Amino acid sequence: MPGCDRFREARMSIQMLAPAPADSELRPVPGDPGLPLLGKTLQVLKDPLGASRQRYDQYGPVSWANLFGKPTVVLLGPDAVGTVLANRDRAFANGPGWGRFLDNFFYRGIMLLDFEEHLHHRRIMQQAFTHERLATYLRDINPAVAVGLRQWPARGELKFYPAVKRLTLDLATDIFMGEENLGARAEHINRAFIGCVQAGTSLVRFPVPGGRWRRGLVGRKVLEDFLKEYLPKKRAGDGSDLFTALCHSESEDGHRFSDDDVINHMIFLLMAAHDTTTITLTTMVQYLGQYPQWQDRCRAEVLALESETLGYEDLDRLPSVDLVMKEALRLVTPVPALPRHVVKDTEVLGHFLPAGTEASIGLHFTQHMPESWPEPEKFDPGRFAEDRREDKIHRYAWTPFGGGVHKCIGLYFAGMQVKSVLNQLLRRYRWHVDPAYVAPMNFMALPYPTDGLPIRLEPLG
Ligand code: HEM
Repeated sequence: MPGCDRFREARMSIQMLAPAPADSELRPVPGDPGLPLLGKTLQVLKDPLGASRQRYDQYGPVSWANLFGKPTVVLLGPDAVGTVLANRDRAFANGPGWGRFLDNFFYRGIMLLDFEEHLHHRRIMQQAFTHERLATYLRDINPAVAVGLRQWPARGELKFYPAVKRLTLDLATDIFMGEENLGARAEHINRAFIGCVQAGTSLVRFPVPGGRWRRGLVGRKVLEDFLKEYLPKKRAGDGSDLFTALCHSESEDGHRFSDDDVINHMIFLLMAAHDTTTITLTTMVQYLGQYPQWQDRCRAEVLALESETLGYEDLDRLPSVDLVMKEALRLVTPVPALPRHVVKDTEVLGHFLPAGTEASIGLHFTQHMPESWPEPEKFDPGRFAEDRREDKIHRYAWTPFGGGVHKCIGLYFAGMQVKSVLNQLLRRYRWHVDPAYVAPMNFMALPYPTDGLPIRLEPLG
């Protein structure tokens, strides 16, 4: 029977990552390395959900494969995800985990710091994300969104993804840099920044002329020089931008960022904020275009607000937009997996993970498991409504912003930006997406639709 043969073959190819200590009751991590050199990397990049499903069915929540050139333990499902994110025995480190992909370009960004040092920086950075600060950012975001949307056509076809990517990039430079009139330099800075982001997931990881890696290194230098030039002015000023906020942030115990810290954090924050928000808006707009009843619900909410300009207090008055955002973050998880490095022997769900191993926390798969989510591929924002709360099945079933000490510091900022854009889009347009459309997603870096998400705009009012 061919099915049985396949099963036998699969069992024969199982290898254990490392023997568990003899005096423990732990089990080794099962898995298989995959192809020589490439391991399972291409399979995972091509079809992350399918590859994870196969892995989970074959090995369960904790297994290993060669990924991006190293043996990597893959953690799937809310229990495994929760154990690593909570990191109770401090065995999982971010710096060497993310560092493999980002260190050359996002050196000493807060997400790449660990333990005491991370906590120290986080306490200072938190002061740039207080309610007062967020409210001032929102005041600047609204007019910047209006300026961006004025460049969009009044009606007809639009590729939404590149258009909103441009918009969020301009927003980032405005809100992060402040009122500086960068003129032609803005384009140069944006290109440098895009170079850094794309280099992080380059498969060729050395500076070939004209290659992505090299563009990333050049981009990093351009950004550093640019920020250094503005730093004295930002230290001395009292602007409402994030750059100024980082210059002045002070933890409760009186610590501030050094000049190098401010620059490293600025470059990292630009990256952390940009593509994540872009893909969230893209997913929301796709489904709102395919489900007009949800688009109408969201529009009715924004039209019921007192003012056309979204105020900070309005953020809690858009419950349908919240539901749609949660469902979009579930369906297309902007950061599908989080890398970690095991810094000391530890265990996850009874499996032994030796120090020195790489780990990958599967957020995207966990948010698509039929074991937790009824009809997981269906767009159904109501699953997050109070009377259903499907996410409550497990604390770590829905974790698009991560969890534990590294949980996204910008989650409210992201919500604000998403709502500011949607508030204005819903007032200006009705848009349509073919109900049968399935986005052709690329997962090489952060996920995005390769066709740019074509939508049809119809003016309102
Ligand atoms: C929908 C949008 C966003 C998503 C889905 C998202 C997702 C995430 C995730 C999953 C992490 C955890 C990484 C880890 O544990 O390894 C994270 C961390 C982080 N995010 Fe976000 N993010 C978003 C928007 C933003 C924005 C707008 C900002 C800043 C304005 C931001 C700043 C950060 C920072 C600084 C960290 C690192 C925190 C730390 O290590 O202490 N993010 N984000």
